[in-house]
Amino acid sequence: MLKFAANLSMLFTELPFLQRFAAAAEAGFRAVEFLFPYDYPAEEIKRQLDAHQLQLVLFNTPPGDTAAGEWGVAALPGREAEARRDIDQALAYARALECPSLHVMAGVVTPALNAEQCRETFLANVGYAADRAAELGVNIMLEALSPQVRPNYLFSSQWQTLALCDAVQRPNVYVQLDLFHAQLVDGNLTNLITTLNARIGHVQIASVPDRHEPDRGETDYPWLFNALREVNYRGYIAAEYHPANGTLPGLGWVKPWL
Ligand SMILES: O=C(O)[C@@H](O)C(=O)CO
Ligand SMILES: [Mg+2]
Repeated sequence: MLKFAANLSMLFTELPFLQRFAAAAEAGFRAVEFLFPYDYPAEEIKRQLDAHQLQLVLFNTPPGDTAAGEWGVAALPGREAEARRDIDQALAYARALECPSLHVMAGVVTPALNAEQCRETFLANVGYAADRAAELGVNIMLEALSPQVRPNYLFSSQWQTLALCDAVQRPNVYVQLDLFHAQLVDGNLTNLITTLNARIGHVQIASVPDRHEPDRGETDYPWLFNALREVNYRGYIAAEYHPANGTLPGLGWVKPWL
């Protein structure tokens, strides 16, 4: 049975963040994810999860200075101490929120940076994260981001994600397969699912190219859900899209799965 989660950074944004948990549960979701919890004490988020019997399944390490165009610091040479403080902080939240997976964000490689050095820095920081996370039973996710959404992010292809997972040599580091980015960059999604298979730790979905509900656009999600079922995928599939006309009217696609 496939399991679905609502991304509360993109869905239910009609409501303030802490009210989105109730709305997701009311809509039938039993699991949620979001980008960042850091504006709120962990206890406040935990209260929402418990009150609405929701499982938190994923969130991200802090993004760095977003106003300056940063999107993660784990791949930025010279920022190792900050990256590791961020990882420690994220893992403290993961523990408090009983969240099984943490996405370690790499960062944008500006022209002033050396890409190979960024990759090495990322691998070292992911190794650090994986070792700390293993003590808590948490898995680390690495996510390729398409240049259309995040230009010059350290990696954009699922094959680069797989190579990074291989290179870090830790059993608790997985591919976070966002099928929206994957279609934009790699295509051939059925092959990606069957080849990556056991290396897939988390899946996210949205229509392509508009990043709306996964019931439109160029990707056939019922087909891909079936492909995930056939490889015995046991993780979550998170709805990470911008609703085209409000969250609730667009949830028809997920109703049969909740
Ligand atoms: O696809 C995305 O944008 C997100 O999953 C994310 O974590 C960071 O950009
Ligand atoms: Mg994503």
